[in-house]
Amino acid sequence: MDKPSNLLLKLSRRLFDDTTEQEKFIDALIHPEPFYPCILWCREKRSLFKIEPPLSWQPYFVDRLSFGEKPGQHPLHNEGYYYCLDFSSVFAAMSLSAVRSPIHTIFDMCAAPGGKSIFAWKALQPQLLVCNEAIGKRVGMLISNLKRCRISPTIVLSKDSSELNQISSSSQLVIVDAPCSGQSLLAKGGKVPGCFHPTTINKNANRQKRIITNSAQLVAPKGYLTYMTCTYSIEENEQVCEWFLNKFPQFQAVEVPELVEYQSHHSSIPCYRLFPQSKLGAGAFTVLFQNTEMGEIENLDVEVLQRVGIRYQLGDMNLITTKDTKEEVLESLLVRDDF
Ligand SMILES: C[S@@+](CC[C@H](N)C(=O)[O-])C[C@H]1O[C@@H](n2cnc3c(N)ncnc32)[C@H](O)[C@@H]1O
Repeated sequence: MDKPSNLLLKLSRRLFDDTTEQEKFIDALIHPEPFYPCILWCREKRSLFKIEPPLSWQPYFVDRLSFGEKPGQHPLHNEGYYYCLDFSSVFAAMSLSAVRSPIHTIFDMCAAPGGKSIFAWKALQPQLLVCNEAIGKRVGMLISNLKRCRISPTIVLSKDSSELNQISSSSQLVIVDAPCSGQSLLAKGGKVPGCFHPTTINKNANRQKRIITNSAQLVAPKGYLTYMTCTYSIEENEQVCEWFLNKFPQFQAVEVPELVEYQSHHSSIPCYRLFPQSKLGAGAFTVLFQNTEMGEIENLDVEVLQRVGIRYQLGDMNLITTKDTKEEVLESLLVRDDF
């Protein structure tokens, strides 16, 4: 792309008051440049690659690698030592750094290929991770990644979010990494026809509202819901959050201290954006909500999951109990303190 479309110009003016920032944003999309490769260590870290200095908020289990490193080709990749993901995904998943309760069950509503699930599993060490992927043909790669990285105990489902209402409000964390118009793919050199068109954006925003509504039903009392996208449009990000808080007043947005410098200027609620001109990643939006309702946490009944239709299961399901036994607060779990 050599010239920005009128729709892209319009979006840049809505996103940034400052003309220099508008130009930098447009330039990042029409002249994409590579971002550092990034890996998430699922097992103990090894010195295999040349790495870039970590950012202050970068989790200890994430490395940004120098240009030229090809982690996907190393034999330890096949052995599941690490998972390759975009740094934008790390940014989005950092909303989990503000999760303060012990987490028994994590439910990832839009899980394939698995990056946020694996991040959450590593960061929060739940007793059960349930990964759902609505699109059948994407389930294979999700299972293959979970298997390769030995993420356990895990259950994989493949249902539309509307079919999960038999499951009680039993997850302390629900992740909604929503399908979106995918505008940030342009910053990675991809082609996404129509991604700035209002029809595309509205269609996605409506789907996001439907998915987040169905997901809210699964959140346990005092539990969390994180919402994220890899797109820039305000309708799919801040406006979905504002709509959600209006519809579900029992939820409140939680501040994420690690991301405070990335606060979105398009909402007064704490929500965070990474833009491609930062050179860190193609772009992401993230927010963390907490359910303020009190009450008993219902058991996530594995038999209900079986009725829904388990596609894959790894690990000892006997480990799954109703009671939270972890006393410790997960303070500073994510951010390394050794540099
Ligand atoms: C942004 S991607 C998720 C990426 C994943 N969380 C990760 O970190 O690897 C969004 C996912 O939502 C799925 N999806 C598409 N339509 C959906 C729907 N109606 N309900 C739920 N998920 C849907 C897509 O197939 C895609 O896998």
